[in-house]
Amino acid sequence: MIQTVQINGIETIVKADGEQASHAVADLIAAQVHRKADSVLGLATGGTPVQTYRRLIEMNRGGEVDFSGVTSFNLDEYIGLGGDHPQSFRAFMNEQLFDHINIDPARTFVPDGCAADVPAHCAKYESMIESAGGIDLQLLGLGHNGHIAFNEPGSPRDSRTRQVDLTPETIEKNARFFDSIDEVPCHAITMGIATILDARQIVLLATGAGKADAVAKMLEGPVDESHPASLLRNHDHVTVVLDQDAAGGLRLD
Ligand SMILES: N[C@@H]1[C@@H](O)[C@H](O)[C@@H](COP(=O)(O)O)O[C@@H]1O
Repeated sequence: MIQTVQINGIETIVKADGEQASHAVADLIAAQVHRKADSVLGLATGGTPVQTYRRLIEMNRGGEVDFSGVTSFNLDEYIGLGGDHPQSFRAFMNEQLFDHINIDPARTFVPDGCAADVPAHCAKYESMIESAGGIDLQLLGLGHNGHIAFNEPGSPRDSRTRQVDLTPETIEKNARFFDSIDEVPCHAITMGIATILDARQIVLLATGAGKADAVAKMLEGPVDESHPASLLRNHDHVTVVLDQDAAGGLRLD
């Protein structure tokens, strides 16, 4: 089953496995940068995008894509973790992507989890995105409970970059990146739903059977704040890229 289908207005690409899905997403990002050398990319952390980043590194080394003109904004960061903390999303991005491609580090932005004045920092992050011209392509993963970035169930559709509490489920899922669950911060700074929906194009990648239920609710369930990813159906240029396992809960009728 390898196909592209429209589900409730969302272009959904189903690939045979996670590697092919990840490469398809890398191709979409590279195509954006080819179209516009000074693209503004919105980037995501988590396990899901790692293979996509690996592929982009290969493409950059092979001369297939040039990031020298690109600006990037990451979705989120844990409150209390500075960029030098190994489990911070800034450290993740440096290790998984930025240190290996020809992007200008000064034009890679991640919220500062140690900002002294969090509301002021969040407002500034929003205005920096706007000053950069807005996000051309936003990459997203998908939480098991339907969260996007750290917009947990119940996040308002008009939310902007702000401090949020993480659910016990999200803390437990993300504990695998830490030595123990007690080290996982309970709060984060995240772009809001409205910030994400402002992007001109959105590409969501989900892989593995563990995401099948969240994918089915996103694409075929009600559009509702209780499943934040379903709110993407209010956007007119979203591409969802899945492997067969993540597509396993779709009716595809
Ligand atoms: N804030 C991140 C999200 O941006 C990510 O999409 C999601 C899924 O993570 P994973 O890709 O590891 O399944 O969880 C995290 O909490």
